[in-house]
This record gives sequence, structure tokens and C-alpha cells, in this order.
Amino acid sequence: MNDKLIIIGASGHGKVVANIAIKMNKWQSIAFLDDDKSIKTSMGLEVIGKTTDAFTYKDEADLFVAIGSNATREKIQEKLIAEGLNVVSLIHPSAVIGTDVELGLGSVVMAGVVINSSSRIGKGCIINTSSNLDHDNVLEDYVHISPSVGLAGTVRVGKGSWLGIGSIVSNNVNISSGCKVGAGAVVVKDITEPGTYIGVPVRRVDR
Ligand SMILES: CC(=O)SCCNC(=O)CCNC(=O)[C@H](O)C(C)(C)COP(=O)(O)OP(=O)(O)OC[C@H]1O[C@@H](n2cnc3c(N)ncnc32)[C@H](O)[C@@H]1OP(=O)(O)O
Repeated sequence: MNDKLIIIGASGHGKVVANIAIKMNKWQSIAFLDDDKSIKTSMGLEVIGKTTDAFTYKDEADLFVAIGSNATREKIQEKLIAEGLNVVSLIHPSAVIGTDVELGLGSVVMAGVVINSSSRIGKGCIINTSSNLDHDNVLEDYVHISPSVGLAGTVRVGKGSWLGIGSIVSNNVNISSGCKVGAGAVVVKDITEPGTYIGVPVRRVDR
């Protein structure tokens, strides 16, 4: 662990991530990298360069990729890991994490989240504000669980899928990789193909 944390991405998601890092009280300094040169500071923290500058901080700083797009986050985080940079995970102090829960590198657990026993969270996942994941869930890498999502017990979400705000998934349901589940949707049966799904219960809308 280093004294400095560098967060890649200084926009809205980056600000929430920085707030969590501040609350964790583990780093003496926190700064951003962002490819938008017009952003000089965010939330009072300095933007010290662009994404590719991350590699110059090897052995000097911990890194976190705060980019909402699952695909972009994966691309950047995988490069950082391949180059041996120290990617960390972040957990808001108000989150409740059960026994035997695993959290992969570069994942963030935001304020008010509950993750119950024996759940497995992959690399680079976003577990957004006030979402709840019950027991034995499996989230593959680079999944985004939006605010106020509810996953019942033994739900599996495939790589890179995005569950929209307030969506709900019944117990023992599997969701394929590469899915978008719309805001407020309800998933009661397995989703076996990548695609965009909305409604109650969900129907596929991107054919
Ligand atoms: C902290 C944070 O902000 S985290 C991010 C949280 N954000 C979210 O959760 C957003 C989730 N995104 C959605 O629900 C999106 O609407 C998506 C991904 C399902 C679809 O997005 P798009 O493909 O751009 O669809 P678009 O907005 O063009 O809507 C197409 C139609 O579907 C309808 N529609 C879109 N989303 C939904 C939904 N969730 N439920 C029901 N109907 C919907 C629209 O009203 C529209 O209907 P119309 O053709 O009759 O006017």
C-alpha cells in the first residue's frame, strides 16, 4: 500500500469514489487523472495528468479506475494490472459486508450497500449506492450494479453487464454477460443472451 491514491476519472463517478477514499482515511494524498484537459480540479482535489500518466506512478501510488463504462474501465484496469501497478478496491465505511464475501481488485462498494454471506464480486465491479446483494451472489468482472438495485439470493451476473437503477432480480436467476437491464426492471427468469432488457417482467428491446 502507498501513501498516495490516484483515481482515473474525475467526473461524477470519480467524485463519489474520491469521497469513499477520503472516508477510508488510508491515503495521505488523493489526486485524479483525466483525459479532459479542461478539468483542473474535482471536489477540491487536483487533476495531475491524463490516463496514460498512470504508468509513471508505478511503485509510488495506488490506483483506482473510476470510469462508469464497463468496457472502458476493463480496458484501462487490465492495462494497469498487466504493467504491475497496484490497483486497489474501495469500500465505504457504511457498507455492510457479510462473512465469506470476496471482492475483486479495483471494485468499489458505495455508501449504504449490503452484501450478504458467501457472495463473490469480481474485478472492477461498481456496487453503487444503497444496492443490496443477498447471499451467494456471483458478479463476474466489470459488472455495474446501479443505485438501489436489489439482488435476491444466489443471483449470478455475467461479465460486463449493467443493472440499471432500482432494478430487481429474483433468487436463483442468472443474467448473461453483456446485458443492460433498464431502470426499474424486474428479472424473474434467466437472461441467456446479451442485450437490453426493460420492464416488469423484463423483455428484450434491442432485436
Ligand atoms: C449514479 C448513477 O447515475 S449510476 C447510473 C444509473 N442509470 C441508470 O440506471 C440508467 C438505466 N438506463 C435505462 O434504463 C435506459 O433507458 C436503457 C439502457 C434501458 C435504454 O436506453 P436507450 O437505448 O437510450 O433507450 P431510450 O432512452 O431511447 O428509450 C427507448 C424507449 O424505451 C423506453 N424505456 C427506456 N428505458 C426504460 C426503462 N428502464 N423502463 C421502461 N421503458 C424504458 C423509453 O421510454 C422509450 O420509449 P418510447 O420509444 O415509447 O419513447
